[in-house]
Amino acid sequence: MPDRPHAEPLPYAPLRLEDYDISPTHGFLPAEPPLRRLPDPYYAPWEHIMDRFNHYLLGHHIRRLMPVLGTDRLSTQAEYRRAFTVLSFLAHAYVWGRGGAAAEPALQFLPASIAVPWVAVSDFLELNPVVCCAAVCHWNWQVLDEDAEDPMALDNLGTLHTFSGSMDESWFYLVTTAIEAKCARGLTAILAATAAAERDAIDDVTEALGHMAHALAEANAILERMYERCDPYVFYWKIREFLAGWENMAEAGLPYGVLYEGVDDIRAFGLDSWPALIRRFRKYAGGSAAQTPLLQAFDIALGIKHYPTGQRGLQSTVAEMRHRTKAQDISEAPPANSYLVRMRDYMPGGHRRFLEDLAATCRIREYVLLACSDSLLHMGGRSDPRVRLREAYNSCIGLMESFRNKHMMMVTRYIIAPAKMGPALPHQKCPAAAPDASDGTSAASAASAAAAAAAAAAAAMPARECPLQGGRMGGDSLPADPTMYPQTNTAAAAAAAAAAAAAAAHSEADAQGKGRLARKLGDGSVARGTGGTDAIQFLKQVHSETARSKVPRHVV
Ligand code: HEM
Repeated sequence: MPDRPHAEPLPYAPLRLEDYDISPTHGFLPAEPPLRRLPDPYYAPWEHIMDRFNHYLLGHHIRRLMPVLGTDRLSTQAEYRRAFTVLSFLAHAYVWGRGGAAAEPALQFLPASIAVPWVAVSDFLELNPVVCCAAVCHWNWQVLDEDAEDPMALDNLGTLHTFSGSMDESWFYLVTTAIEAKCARGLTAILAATAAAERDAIDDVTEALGHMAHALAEANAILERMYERCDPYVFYWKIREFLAGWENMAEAGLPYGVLYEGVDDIRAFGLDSWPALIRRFRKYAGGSAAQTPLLQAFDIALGIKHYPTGQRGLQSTVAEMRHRTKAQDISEAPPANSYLVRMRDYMPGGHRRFLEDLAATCRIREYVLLACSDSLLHMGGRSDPRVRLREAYNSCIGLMESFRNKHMMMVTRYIIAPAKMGPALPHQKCPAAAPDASDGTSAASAASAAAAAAAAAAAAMPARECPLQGGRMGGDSLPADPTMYPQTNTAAAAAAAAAAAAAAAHSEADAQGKGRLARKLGDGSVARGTGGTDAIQFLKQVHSETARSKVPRHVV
């Protein structure tokens, strides 16, 4: 092993995926398909609602049909996961599934019948009681043809539940599910590369990096398929709202978050102690694929560091590692991106611990940097194992960069563009995807490039078909029809919210509840992810930190 920048090598013990509830074949998905129902008939009332979930949501029944059930009859991990998914759907339908014609605002009080079992199940699984990637993507799938050559291929998967009942929503979840399944071998490769680096087995590190690259290439290919079956209009106006959490949601009618009745005792509070009561409201970010441990595992494995948003941090080069060694500040961990760290609270406990333990044991990037350091050895041609090592490592970085580039364009098309266009628009045509700018030179402006490409595609479309040309067919030129999609009709929604605010007892909360997560954004407004980030600023930084992690030809 090349010299470490640390005075003493850290003790190394190989990690085993099974110890973290990770499957060698399915990665962060369970190895067996998730339960379709809870076996104990005691839970029939929940399952009965789930059998007719979309009908009940459509008919505004979810707010009325809530039995109170305990969790002591759940026994296996699979049952707890099923319960978590069921309760997540019920809870978010309850809070966001407004009564007829946008007449009701989001609800700030979650009844004990949902809150009590949901918190108990969440405690067991060690994650926050709010919808998350695990609930809708990891524990919400089925295999269509079990004899298929690749049972976990995207086209062979179905969802168990959706909020909207649309194929678009199923596809949105299943793209993530299929990526998780395909990358399972990448996790095994990460552990193999880590162990090989410890043994100083350079060819084995290179080979394992090759397997990691293979997994990442598959993830890239699957990600691109999002456009096939998920319409940006449907995503933005029909699906996304249900995935919202209750943090930074004042504009959507939840200024304090949500109060979990029966869990966070409110009996002691009268109306005169409203300030004390609102401190008991819970605030959680909404569901986002940022909650998958997968990308964080690859970041850790490759030593890609993410710094607080708005800060440009050091990516360790050999010189920097040495400088920091001299400065004796290596024990001080660099500041991390707090959003990404916080997203770990939305992952099951085992997966979160895997990331922590991987970070404590994985030294692949250091190994590559030190092996390729000029001061140690002069790099030869392709026959030089260090050249192949660097290439294999950089190819992984390039694929991570490409994934983030594609993802950023996706966010532009699925969030930024619909938010700018407004709801009263036809959604038959999407602008062509912008080319992948992952060569590292134009990546930093990927989002604006995507927006420009979208605008160019829009300009080329006939006026009547073009959803992007606001002057002719755009949101501003079409009067909003209050009878159509009242949930997302800004005029109707604003009127309904104003009426609700006037009628409500807690005037401050309701006065702010005039907007929606899905709404048209004016110029200069920031588009936020369901996780609450300033989406593009955050994603641009994460992308450029990835691009900067490549190991240059001459390491000094
Ligand atoms: C229509 C598709 C998608 C949209 C609109 C979207 C949107 C977003 C947004 C807005 C963020 C910023 C964090 C937040 O506030 O939520 C984010 C982060 C993230 N998303 Fe997505 N996402 C999509 C699909 C996916 C898929 C399929 C994956 C893959 C598993 C994924 C993985 C991630 C990751 C890992 C992050 C954290 C940032 C990073 O590590 O690069 N997303 N996404």
